[in-house]
Amino acid sequence: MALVAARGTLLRAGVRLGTEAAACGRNGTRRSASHRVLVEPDAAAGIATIKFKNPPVNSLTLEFLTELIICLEKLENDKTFRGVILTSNSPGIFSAGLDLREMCGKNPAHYAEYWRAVQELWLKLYVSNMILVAAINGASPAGGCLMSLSCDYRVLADNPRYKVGLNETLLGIVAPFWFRDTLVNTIGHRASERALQLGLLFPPAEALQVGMVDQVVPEDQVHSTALSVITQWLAIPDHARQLTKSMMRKATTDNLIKQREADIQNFVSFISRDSIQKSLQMYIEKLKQKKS
Ligand SMILES: CC/C=C\C/C=C\C/C=C\C=C\CC(=O)SCCNC(=O)CCNC(=O)[C@H](O)C(C)(C)COP(=O)(O)OP(=O)(O)OC[C@H]1O[C@@H](n2cnc3c(N)ncnc32)[C@H](O)[C@@H]1OP(=O)(O)O
Repeated sequence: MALVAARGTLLRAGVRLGTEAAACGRNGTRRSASHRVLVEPDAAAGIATIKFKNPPVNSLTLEFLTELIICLEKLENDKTFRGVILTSNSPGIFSAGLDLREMCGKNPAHYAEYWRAVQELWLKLYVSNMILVAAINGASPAGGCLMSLSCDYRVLADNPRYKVGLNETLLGIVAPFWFRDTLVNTIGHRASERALQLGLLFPPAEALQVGMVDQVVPEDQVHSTALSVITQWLAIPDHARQLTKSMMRKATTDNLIKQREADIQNFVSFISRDSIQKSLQMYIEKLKQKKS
C-alpha cells in the first residue's frame, strides 16, 4: 500500500521506476540509477550502504523521501541484506531535515502528501528488521537527526560544525509527538524536554554526553566504525534481535499508525497557518542572508 503510494508520487514526479528499482540491486558493484539515493551493496557481507545525494543539503524533498522509502522497502524484502549504513554522499551535510520549500507556499493536498511520506520514512526506519547504523558525516538538524535517531546505532564524525538535534522550535514550529517519542526513547524524558524546548543542536562531544549518538570518531573513520559496529550486531541471531527490537519500538510506531490520518490533518492545519508560513519564510530568508 505504502509502496504503491510512493510509486505514485515517483511517477507523478516523472521518475522511471524500471531504472530506479535497479538502484538497490544485489551485485557487489555500485548501482546508482536512482537520482538521489546511491546504494553500495556488499552482498557477501549482507550489508548495503545508502548514500544520500540530494544537493545542496540532502533536505527531504518529496522526491528524495520517495526514493528512500522505495529503496528501504526493496532492501527490506531482499533477504540478502541484514544491515544498512545510512550516510551522506556529501561529507559536511548529513541531511538538513525536512525540505522547507515543501512546507511553504503549497496547497493542503501537497502538505498532506508530503507529511504522509515523512511518516512513511520514519515508520520504515524505526521498525526495520534490518540493522540500521547512521554514519553521520555532517550537520544533521531536525528531520536529519530524526533519521539517525531511528537507526539502531549512531556514529558521528568529530567536527564541531556537525551538530545534531531537533531544532524545530527555532523555526517557530513544533516537533510532532512521534519525533518527541523517538528522542525520549533515545535520551530520556528530562534531556528531551530541554533539548526540544530550546531547539538544541549538539556538537559532537555534547551529543555523545547526552546520548544523541553512540560514538564520536575522527571524520575519516566514520564509515569503517559503522561497518565494524554492524558486523558485531550481525553476529546476533536475526530472529532474536528483530523480536527484541520490535518489543522495544513497536508501541511507539503503533501510536502513530493508530492516529496517522489525524496527524496528517494536524500537520496540514498547523503548517497552513499564516503565522507559521511567515516564520518559515523568515527562516528561509535568514539562511539566504547568512551567505551574503
Ligand atoms: C501542533 C503540532 C502538529 C503537527 C506537527 C507540525 C509541524 C511539524 C513540522 C515540521 C517538522 C519539521 C522538521 C524539520 O526537519 S524542519 C527543517 C529544519 N532544518 C534546518 O533548520 C536546517 C536549516 N539549514 C541549515 O542550518 C544549513 O543549511 C545547514 C547547516 C544544513 C548547511 O549549511 P551550509 O552553510 O552548508 O548551507 P546553506 O548555505 O545554509 O544552505 C544551502 C542552500 O540550501 C538551502 N537549505 C538549507 N536547509 C534547507 C532545508 N531544510 N530545506 C530546504 N532548503 C534548505 C538554503 O536555503 C540554501 O539555499 P540557497 O542556495 O540560498 O537557495
